[in-house]
Amino acid sequence: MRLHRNLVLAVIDSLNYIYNDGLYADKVVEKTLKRDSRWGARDRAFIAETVYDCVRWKRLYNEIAGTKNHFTQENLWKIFTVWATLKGITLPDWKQFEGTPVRRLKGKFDEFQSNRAIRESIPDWLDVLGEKELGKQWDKEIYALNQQADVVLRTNTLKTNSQKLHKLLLEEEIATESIDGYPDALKLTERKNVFRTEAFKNGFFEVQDASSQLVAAYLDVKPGMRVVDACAGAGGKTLHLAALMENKGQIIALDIYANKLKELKRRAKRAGAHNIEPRHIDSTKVIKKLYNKADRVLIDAPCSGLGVLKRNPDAKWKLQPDFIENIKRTQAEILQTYSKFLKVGGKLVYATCSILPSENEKQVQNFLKTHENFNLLKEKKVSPAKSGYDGFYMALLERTV
Ligand SMILES: C[S@@+](CC[C@H](N)C(=O)[O-])C[C@H]1O[C@@H](n2cnc3c(N)ncnc32)[C@H](O)[C@@H]1O
Repeated sequence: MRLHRNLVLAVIDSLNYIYNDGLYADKVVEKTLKRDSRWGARDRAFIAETVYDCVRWKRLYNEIAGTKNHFTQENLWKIFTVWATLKGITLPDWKQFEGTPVRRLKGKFDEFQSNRAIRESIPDWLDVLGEKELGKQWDKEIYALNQQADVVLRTNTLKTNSQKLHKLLLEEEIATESIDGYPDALKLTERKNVFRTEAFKNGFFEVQDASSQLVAAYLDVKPGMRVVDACAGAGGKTLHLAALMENKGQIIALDIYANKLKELKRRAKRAGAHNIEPRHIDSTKVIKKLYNKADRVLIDAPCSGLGVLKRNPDAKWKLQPDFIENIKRTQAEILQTYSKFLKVGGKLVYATCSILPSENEKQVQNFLKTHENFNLLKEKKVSPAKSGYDGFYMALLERTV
């Protein structure tokens, strides 16, 4: 691979925004890619993938480069040099690469393989927590969470089916394949920008990881039911519920952030989902009105997001132990309160995109201890290491009395 100066400069600028100003990697990459309309698909892929690599492997590269977490312009070049060296790229004779100790950098990489926190490029506290919660399995999970995520689509069955969508996308030069065990999923065989396709604009699919596609299906919804999606956000699962319910019945989509629900409305329009009613939780009245009213409740709870590090590698550096402790309290409260939405005989799914038992099965076990009128029907832990997709947890509960 030959390095092009303007593309490398775009990478260095992006890293400066992410490492030094704390901006989100996806937002920075999106903005950087708009900088030069002459860049082709390969140039854009180079910028996006290199920036994501440098975010994913920030600690490892920082240790190899000896930059001591000081991300000056000169040190950002050193980080980039580590990336290029480990990729086996021949360095051009630019002044920033003068005197690069290629063999020493490779030697340091080998040296750090015995230290998991550095090798997997995570903070020490996270490595300790992961091992405490998952034991030996943590090794495999954190390795899997450092692999690049596949791009997976969920066919919008309100408008099409996966065979038709596969053909339509091929006409737009996007090749996909189906995934065993995930009926509506199509996986891209090569990374492409799917948001520009006519198929997307027409609402024929959403981008949604395969594991995430299991959640709405777990709730056992039927057309005509009244369903509360209690933490709907921008509606990834809400739209799936609408499709499973064939647009019949009612989905009340709640969230504490009005702007997320606004985005949900936009997406629902594109998807042709007509049975969704977004309600902003701006007072306890909104909540109390729904007690004993729902056939089904989905709690896609706020969580650490440790199951989706593949697609959000900068979360490694944004997450703090305090945040995880607080979010666990919120999860317990949410489960207590929103379970009251259920009618007798109704069912509830509690789900997270975390792999930590303390956010998952332990929350459900604690809830069941104080709620004798609920039964656990089944639960599923989706391991990134075993599935190859995001980490998720889901439990199906039933209100008996
Ligand atoms: C995991 S995200 C939901 C993702 C969404 N269901 C989807 O599939 O796209 C959790 C959501 O819970 C919301 N949330 C946080 N605290 C909440 C609360 N007390 N009540 C309701 N929603 C809450 C957050 O704003 C966030 O949108």
